[in-house]
Amino acid sequence: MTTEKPAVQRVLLKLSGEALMGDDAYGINRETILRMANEVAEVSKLGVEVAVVIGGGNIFRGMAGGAAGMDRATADYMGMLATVMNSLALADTMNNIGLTARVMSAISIEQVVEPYVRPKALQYLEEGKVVVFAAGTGNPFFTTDTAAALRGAEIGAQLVLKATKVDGVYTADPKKDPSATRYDKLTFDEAIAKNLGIMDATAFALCRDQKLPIKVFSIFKPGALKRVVMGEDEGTLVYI
Ligand SMILES: Nc1ncnc2c1ncn2[C@@H]1O[C@H](COP(=O)(O)OP(=O)(O)OP(=O)(O)O)[C@@H](O)[C@H]1O
Ligand SMILES: O=c1ccn([C@@H]2O[C@H](COP(=O)(O)O)[C@@H](O)[C@H]2O)c(=O)[nH]1
Repeated sequence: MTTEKPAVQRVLLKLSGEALMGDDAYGINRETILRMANEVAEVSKLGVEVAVVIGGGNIFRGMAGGAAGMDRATADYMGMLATVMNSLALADTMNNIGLTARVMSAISIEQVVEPYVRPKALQYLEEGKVVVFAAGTGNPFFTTDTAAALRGAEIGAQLVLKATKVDGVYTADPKKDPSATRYDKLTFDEAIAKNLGIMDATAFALCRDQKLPIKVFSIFKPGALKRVVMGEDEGTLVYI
């Protein structure tokens, strides 16, 4: 019999869209998405209620479309649709491995997925289903990090978990500055004042105002998600 007891009861997990590519040039790598689904299953089986927001960087990023001469809002809607595709793929993979996952979209595409309705999302979570929030906030000029902060606050999550390509928050982008060092923890005010690019300032500010802490950790490290929900030392905590 296991005596393991999670440190949190309900979490909002933000999964990197870009990481979904695995070693491929773009799109969804089968092995990678299966590994992500299995990690979620592991914590769901511990009784933790899990809601997920997945990015769209493996398919489309609005900034890039904007930079290439597209109307920014149009490019952002394309980015939101990319997150719908990733959400459908993730939920399908989860359902295949025995979880029950539901996708809810912030933009209306009812033939494809049900719309986001907060009480329904809460009901699913209470029933032990994994809820995947698709299409970000439903508004251009935002990101899925902000969607994670927003939905996390709405569902009363105790923690936002940002599973990303680096193992925490650094003094500078570690992919560009090899001398950057990792924080064990830092406050929202520090993260915003130092303009640390791991998340956008809107997401940080929303979490700060709602007193919703964020854990940043590596999506590539096996077992890291479970370690975080068990309250073990992993990644970086951003707190008020
Ligand atoms: N101070 C910093 N500490 C850590 N990473 C940073 C920092 N500044 C910038 N980064 C970069 O931010 C990236 C993660 O943020 P980003 O939102 O782009 O990715 P993601 O959330 O993993 O992807 P997606 O948007 O596709 O979901 C890291 O891969 C890292 O290179
Ligand atoms: O609320 C939102 C969320 C996302 N977008 C657009 O989608 C892409 C992909 O999301 P990432 O967070 O970068 O993975 C993003 O670049 C935006 O173009 C949005 O407009 N609104």
